[in-house]
Amino acid sequence: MSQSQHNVLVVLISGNGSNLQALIDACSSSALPDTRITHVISNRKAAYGLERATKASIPTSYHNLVPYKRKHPHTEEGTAAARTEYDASLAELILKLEPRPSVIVCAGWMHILTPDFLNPIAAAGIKVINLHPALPGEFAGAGAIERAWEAGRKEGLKRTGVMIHEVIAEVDAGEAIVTKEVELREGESLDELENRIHEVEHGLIVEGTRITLEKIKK
Ligand SMILES: Nc1nc2c(c(=O)[nH]1)N[C@@H](CN(C=O)c1ccc(C(=O)N[C@@H](CCC(=O)O)C(=O)O)cc1)CN2
Ligand SMILES: NCC(=O)N[C@@H]1O[C@H](COP(=O)([O-])[O-])[C@@H](O)[C@H]1O
Repeated sequence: MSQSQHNVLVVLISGNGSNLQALIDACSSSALPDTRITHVISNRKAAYGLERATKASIPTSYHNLVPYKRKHPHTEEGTAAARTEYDASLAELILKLEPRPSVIVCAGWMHILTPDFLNPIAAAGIKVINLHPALPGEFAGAGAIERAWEAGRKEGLKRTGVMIHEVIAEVDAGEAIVTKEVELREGESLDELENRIHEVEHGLIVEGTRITLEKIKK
């Protein structure tokens, strides 16, 4: 199959990149056939996921918010202006890539994307999906695993979960593509729960990406 016939992904990361690794591995297997990751972007320089991408010969970019914040006063308006410029610049970076991606996967991407990113990307017909370690309508935002663990200990919550969802302006509120429940176990440590959830994530991010690619082809 020629390169131009492949499904093209761009992956956004901020950290270890274990979910990126799951996608890299899946592209080399029947799990994500005819699919390749053409670029990995991190908002954190020290993200180990950048090393994972380089080891897999995938081009990377480091796109950091600080230089944009330095150009504006440290006020609410200044921060908003910096985020607008940062997000617009991120969209520009992706839209210049050749070939363009059909899907952008947020895989531990710890930056809230504004319409200054989402609108130009949607206008180009590119889907944005996100991995979130919670079920629809629960524990939106950062720190979801710990918040679910606390709810298990203090409120008797019996289960949490993982979802892959479409990214909209409202954080973690986009339509769920695929979800999987994860039981909460009495007396389990946060680390043990995190490890079980990460295992679920590594499978679900591949399944959610595959489903999204299949939807685009229909
Ligand atoms: N517009 C959207 N942007 C993002 C979504 C989304 O659904 N809509 N999902 C997130 C990922 N995410 C949870 O899944 C998430 C990541 C980060 C944060 C957050 O509070 N970030 C802070 C900065 C935190 C940091 O830098 O350590 C922020 O952006 O101010 C909330 C939710 C990806 N983006
Ligand atoms: N709100 C999004 C969120 O909290 N994502 C979390 O970031 C981690 C990234 O791990 P990784 O860098 O090893 O893929 C994931 O495990 C996921 O729980």
